[in-house]
Order: sequence, then C-alpha cells, then structure tokens
Amino acid sequence: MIDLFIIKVGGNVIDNPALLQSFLGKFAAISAKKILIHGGGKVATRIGDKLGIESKYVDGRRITDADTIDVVTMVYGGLVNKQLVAQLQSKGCNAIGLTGADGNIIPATKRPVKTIDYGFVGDVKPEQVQTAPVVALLEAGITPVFAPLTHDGNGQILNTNADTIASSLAIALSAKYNVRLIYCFEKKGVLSDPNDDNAVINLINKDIYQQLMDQKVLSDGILPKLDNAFGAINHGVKEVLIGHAEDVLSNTTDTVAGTLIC
Ligand SMILES: Nc1ncnc2c1ncn2[C@@H]1O[C@H](COP(=O)(O)OP(=O)(O)O)[C@@H](O)[C@H]1O
Ligand SMILES: CC(=O)N[C@@H](CCC(=O)OP(=O)(O)O)C(=O)O
Repeated sequence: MIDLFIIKVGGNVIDNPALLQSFLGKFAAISAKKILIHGGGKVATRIGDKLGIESKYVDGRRITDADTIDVVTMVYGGLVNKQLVAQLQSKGCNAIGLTGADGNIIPATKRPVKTIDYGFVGDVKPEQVQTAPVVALLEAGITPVFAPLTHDGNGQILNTNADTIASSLAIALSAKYNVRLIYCFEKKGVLSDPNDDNAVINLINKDIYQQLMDQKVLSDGILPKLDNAFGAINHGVKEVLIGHAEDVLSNTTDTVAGTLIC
C-alpha cells in the first residue's frame, strides 16, 4: 500500500499568519498523497463575537445553536477553507476545498441530547464515509482540503470537530492506503504539565492515557484530539502523531518531535 498523509491543522495555527505560512509551505512540499483537514474554532469565535453570538464549549466541543451553525458554515466552509486552498495554490499544491456534504463524503447524525444538547453537531461513523470521491481526487493528483462540516442527509449542515473529521477519514481510507495521521497544533505535543510547554510526552499508550485522565492533566481541545487519535490507531491507522505545526512535518527517521500514539 502507498502512503497517505492525513494532516489536521488547528485554529491557533490558522490564526497565526507566520506559523500558518510556514506550515502550508511544509505541507505543500510533501510529495506523497495528502489530505488537509482544518479547524478554525478561534476564527469562528471571533466572528461570532462581532455578530453578538457567544461561543460555548463543553469538553472541547462547541454548542452549536441555529445562529452558530450559520456562523460556522460561513467561516469554516467559506472563509477559512477558501483562504487555505488559495494559499496552497500559491505554493504549487493543487488543492480543492470540500465539506463533508460535498460528494456526500461525510454523512453524519445529529448528536442525540443526553445531559447536554450540543445542537447542530454531527457524529460520524467512519464506515459511512464515502471514500470513492476522495480516492478519485487523490489519484488525479489533487489534494482535498476539508472543512469541519458534515450533513444529515435531510438538508441540514452539521458542525463536527475537525479532529473527528480527520480520524474518520483516516480510518475509512486505511483500507486502501498506509495512513499516517498527524495532528498539528501550537503545542509541542501532549504535555504532562499543561503549564509547561516543554513537558512533552513522547509516547502515549492506552494505560498512560488513562493515567493522564485520572490525574486531570487533560482538558479542553486536547480531549477530542486524544479521543480521536486512539479511535484511529485502534481501527487500522498505521501511525498517529500529535505535535507542533512547525516540527511534525519535519520529522526524519532519526528524530520524532511530538507525541506518538501507540
Ligand atoms: N495536557 C495537555 N497537553 C496539551 N494541550 C493541552 C493539555 N491540556 C489542555 N490542553 C489544551 O488543549 C489545546 C489544544 O486544543 P485546541 O485548542 O482545540 O487545538 P486545535 O485547535 O489545534 O484542535 C491546547 O492549546 C491546550 O490549551
Ligand atoms: C463540534 C465542534 O466542536 N466543532 C468545532 C469545529 C472546528 C474545530 O474543530 O476547530 P479547531 O480544530 O480549531 O479546534 C468548533 O466549532 O469549534
């Protein structure tokens, strides 16, 4: 099987023009087949604030009411996605911007209300991901760039965490490719002390993950990232790495920056 890099870039990197340019340059330079998934939570929060729409998160997932789904559809599916595609084109990478509704690639189910009503948030089953359009683009030498939006099949767009989009695509495509899933964010990896940016844990297995949860070392956006990272590694994805956008695309066979999930 040939390699496929599935790379997710988060909102803090998207919001930092210098870091984003450097990241996109490294991404464009990857010669293997590749897919980019972007977040943009910070941009959506800022634009929501300007419109008087307050952002609320529970365990790193946005509560998405009727006003918020409109904001995130515009911000993720429009502004962020198209800016990234244009920037990749300028770097010689022939990218195409997509949401999960396009080509029916990522159908989802609105999250059922249990203790919390997340609103228009979509849960994805990797086995429902339609890989054929993605494979066709990859085989044509085109790089898909996914916004974190899905749809329910009844005309409703849903907001899905970008970490989940990345792991679902990674799991679905691992039947055909040797998938390497890389989560790029603004920290050097998963930290044993969230206040110490150098306290990177190089390797996390299931037991260490449980210990970190018990010690309450993990909170906010790192929760969906690890949740999805383990989901991917347990369902056929060859390698999952979490690290700084500046470092993780520069790894060599001798040095690995970031946190490897095993
Ligand atoms: N132990 C930890 N290690 C790394 N990050 C952590 C940890 N605990 C909490 N975090 C927080 O999780 C955030 C990453 O999630 P998020 O902001 O959603 O990133 P992204 O937008 O890239 O998905 C970090 O910026 C950090 O504030
Ligand atoms: C349901 C849910 O939480 N969706 C996310 C999608 C964007 C995202 O994941 O952005 P980052 O990668 O920048 O965090 C949100 O609206 O914040």
